[in-house]
Amino acid sequence: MSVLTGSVLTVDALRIDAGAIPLVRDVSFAIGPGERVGLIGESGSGKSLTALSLLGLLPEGVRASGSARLDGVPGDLVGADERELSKVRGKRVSMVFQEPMTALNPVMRVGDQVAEVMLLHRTQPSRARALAAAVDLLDRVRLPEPKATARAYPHQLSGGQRQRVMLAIALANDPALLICDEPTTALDVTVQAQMLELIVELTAERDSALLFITHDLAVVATVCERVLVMYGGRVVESGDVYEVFTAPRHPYTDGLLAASDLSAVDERGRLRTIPGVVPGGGEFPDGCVFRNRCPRATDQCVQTPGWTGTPERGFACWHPVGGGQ
Ligand SMILES: Nc1ncnc2c1ncn2[C@@H]1O[C@H](COP(=O)(O)OP(=O)(O)OP(=O)(O)O)[C@@H](O)[C@H]1O
Repeated sequence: MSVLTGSVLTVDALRIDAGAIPLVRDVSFAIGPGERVGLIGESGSGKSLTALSLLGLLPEGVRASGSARLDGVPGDLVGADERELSKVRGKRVSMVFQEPMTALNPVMRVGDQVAEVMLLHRTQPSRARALAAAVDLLDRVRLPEPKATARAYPHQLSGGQRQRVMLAIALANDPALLICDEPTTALDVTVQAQMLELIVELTAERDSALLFITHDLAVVATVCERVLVMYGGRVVESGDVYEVFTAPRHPYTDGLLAASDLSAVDERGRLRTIPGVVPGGGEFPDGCVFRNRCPRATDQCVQTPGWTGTPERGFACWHPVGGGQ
């Protein structure tokens, strides 16, 4: 069991079964405040079920046991009743799914949907204040003309815009933990990069921790600090992204890296796995547009705009080398 003191989320010996069929076994991990953790693994390895169990959203006939504690929530999330879970979902923990159309209400204006989650948890005192806060949030997720967009219905927005609305809903109550399950898979590459930037920026602003499920190792390398690798319903490896991706200990992780075509080195002998990582050093990718936008920059960071990290750990640009648009 790995438990960090002061963790936002502590999962211990989680198991998930569909009747007599074991789907997830002995999953234990912890996430610290504001920490960004990637959850990777092949299709069917149990990533989504692990996430859904934290929100009490497992499918019919699928049951979780073990323990999952979330900071600020008195009881255990595993085994909590619907009444308890509905107080937590959308407030202490939120989730962004791959397909926003299935998560948004098609017959409700998007501004009302953002306002609704604040009214539900009484984080805004009135509908008027919640609507004003919703417009601000739509602006923060960089939707054009947020006042007009607030009055739109989901079908009037593009896929990328709908996903921004989902992010606004998920972050409306400043959750301690945001879970993203393949949030950018359905988006084209440019929109995907903008969405990832927003997720990192807005979670960092709120000090929300992030559990990011993806098949895309490059996304993990650019977004996350730590990674958990699932295989056959278990976590087989975990650790610092740079360490796991450069020196995987488990043969499955090794295979995953090889299969992802990310283990190749570039012309400068650097791993493509972590675009732009320069351990202990700093060098700009040409044309990077993220200058001066690092949301996690601290006094310890060498102020190398567009990069996150510390001199000890090196710097990870969220953008592929030379990938400025
Ligand atoms: N309702 C269900 N009943 C029985 N088995 C299920 C159910 N839902 C999922 N499973 C099984 O549980 C396992 C884990 O599923 P899960 O969706 O968590 O995988 P995943 O790692 O998220 O995969 P993907 O990357 O494809 O989304 C799979 O073998 C899946 O077939």
